[in-house]
Amino acid sequence: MPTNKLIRIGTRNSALAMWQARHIACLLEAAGYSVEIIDIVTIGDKILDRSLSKIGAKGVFTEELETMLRNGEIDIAQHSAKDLPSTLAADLPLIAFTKREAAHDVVLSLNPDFRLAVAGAIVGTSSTRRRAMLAKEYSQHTLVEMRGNLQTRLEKLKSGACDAMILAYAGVHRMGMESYIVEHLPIDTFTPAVGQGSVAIQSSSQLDPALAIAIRQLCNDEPTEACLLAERHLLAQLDGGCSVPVFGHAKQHADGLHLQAGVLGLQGEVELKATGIGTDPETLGKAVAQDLIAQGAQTLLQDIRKQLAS
Ligand SMILES: NCc1[nH]cc(CCC(=O)O)c1CC(=O)O
Repeated sequence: MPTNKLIRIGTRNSALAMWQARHIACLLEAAGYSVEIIDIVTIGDKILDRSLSKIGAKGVFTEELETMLRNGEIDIAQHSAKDLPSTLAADLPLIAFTKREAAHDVVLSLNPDFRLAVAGAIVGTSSTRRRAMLAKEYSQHTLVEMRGNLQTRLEKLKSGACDAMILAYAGVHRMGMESYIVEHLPIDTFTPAVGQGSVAIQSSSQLDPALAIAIRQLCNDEPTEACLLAERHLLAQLDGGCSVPVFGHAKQHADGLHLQAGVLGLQGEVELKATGIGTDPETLGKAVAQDLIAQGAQTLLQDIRKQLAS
């Protein structure tokens, strides 16, 4: 039963984040709640001249919102699930994951005939995962850094900074940029980052528990949640994050959750892969992580972190 209480949603202020915050607001307003969106510029949005892996610290997009959640300045925060660190403070739990958008990556170009499989070109990407996958699958390309919000990146593409760039379909779709998509990359070879395509809602420590339950009922998608929990347990077990080339994607099938995951060397020179099927997300995520660890994932990730830091 909606109370008259206003729900304050904290968010980054990029166009994508604002779209996501409005999406959550719509879900809540449809049930009769009043909603206020409070937007902030995070460190991750301010530092655009360095790649995320160099900024280093986990949670460059989430820390300030967490402080606001703790101070009770906002009731909930919305985050791209992909941008969240694998472990969060216990007093600020995730209470919902929205229904996942198609989770795959896409290639954008002004040239409709551009394909990754053809001759070498300049390809823009900012993620270590995408760089490593490109180096492994399509080593003919020259890779350039592409930071900034999706609009900035599209402007860079238009100004000729690269011939093509790789982004998550989810963000491209939400921003209405589909007309620039020239290729949809398969999940099996270009496996997305953990959490890609879903929006997570993090709760203030001061949120009324009854309201938290109501928000969860309105916004959470259970199949998505099971997948995201499996992926996030995998990442936590590997001590990964969005700045290392770890991939993980779960999907609900008739016989249970299927999880495929792996770790790549920065230049795609090594690839560790593992898959698993299960019903309990935590058990599945940890089992697939253990398989990767048995193959040497922790040593590989330690090397990667050293290389990224230097
Ligand atoms: N790190 C930036 C980021 N965080 C979430 C998305 C896309 C939306 C989503 O995955 O839900 C993007 C852009 C991208 O990787 O292309």
